[in-house]
Amino acid sequence: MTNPIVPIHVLTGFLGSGKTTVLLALLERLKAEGKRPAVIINEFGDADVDGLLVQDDIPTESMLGGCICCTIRGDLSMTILDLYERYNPDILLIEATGAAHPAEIIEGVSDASLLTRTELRTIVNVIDARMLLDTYTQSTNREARLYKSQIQTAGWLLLNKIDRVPIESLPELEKWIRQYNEHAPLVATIKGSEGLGFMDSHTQVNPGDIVAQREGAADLAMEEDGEDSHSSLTVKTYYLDEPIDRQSFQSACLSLPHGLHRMKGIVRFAGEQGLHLIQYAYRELEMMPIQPQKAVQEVLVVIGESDALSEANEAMLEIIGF
Ligand SMILES: Nc1nc2c(ncn2[C@@H]2O[C@H](COP(=O)(O)OP(=O)(O)OP(=O)(O)O)[C@@H](O)[C@H]2O)c(=O)[nH]1
Repeated sequence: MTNPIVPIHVLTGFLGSGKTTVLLALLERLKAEGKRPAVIINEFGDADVDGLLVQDDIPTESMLGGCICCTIRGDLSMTILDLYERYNPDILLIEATGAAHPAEIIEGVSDASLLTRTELRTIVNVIDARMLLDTYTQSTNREARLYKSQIQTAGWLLLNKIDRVPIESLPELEKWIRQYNEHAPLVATIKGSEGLGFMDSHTQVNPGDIVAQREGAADLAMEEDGEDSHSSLTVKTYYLDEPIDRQSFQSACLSLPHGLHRMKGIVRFAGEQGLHLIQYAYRELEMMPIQPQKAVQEVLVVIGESDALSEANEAMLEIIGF
């Protein structure tokens, strides 16, 4: 008997927009339905922070240190095949990095070696409503070009973090999004609590559309300065040997440069028990106690424009005690 074709759903969205949060909500739902999902998480940095949040009984592959849309694209189809053969999942969820161009990922997912085994069902784009509200008028900046191309390629749009914007701004945001994607269902949500209905979709992504989308996305990504919209993003990883001071960390986070888009990691605070998960996304800091089931390296990963990372480096070194 041949195995049924495994549907693939890809989560895209700018750095910190809420992809992992939506992924975890999806996994809860799938678990409740008795499904056997497998997960691929692609991290721009070389520390596996998101992978730690996925429950141990879910087969998860973390692809670190590059973007599956470019530097490690060739590895994607092999990783999918490996998960397919080892775990026989009935659904596969892929979380792209926040800097990924979805059209390039589609190519990896549609590799000939996967044709009889998997089927790309949905590209879901998670949009940070707060960030969009603050930046949608600056349509020429690089980040805006990247998230326009992500919106354009999506088959399902989640306008996330609506708790962070005034309710009356939603129609204006939706109107802006509709300029780039008229047809995909658009659902406003908080922490991915709504709008997971794409899981029930039975429509396969049409490879013919991909080419057109890819050209459109490339135009947006390369327009004006001729530079790829994520070529300026840099990642830096700080490995921590000692606990850090909570107060100085919090106050340093308040004055991080604007171009530092994302920080995440696992730290131990001086004088306190246990570990904390650090999430800094679009100027909002979250620190959550965690109890990982395996040994973890204490680490802080920062992602942003290279000049912002250089600017923040001194503050970061001070925090970690160098
Ligand atoms: N206020 C608010 N915060 C949210 C919401 N969804 C996610 N967050 C927070 O936003 C931060 C980033 O969320 P993630 O789910 O890790 O974002 P991501 O897109 O996976 O991040 P990267 O993989 O680094 O690009 C975390 O602190 C989340 O708790 C939301 O709807 N409202």
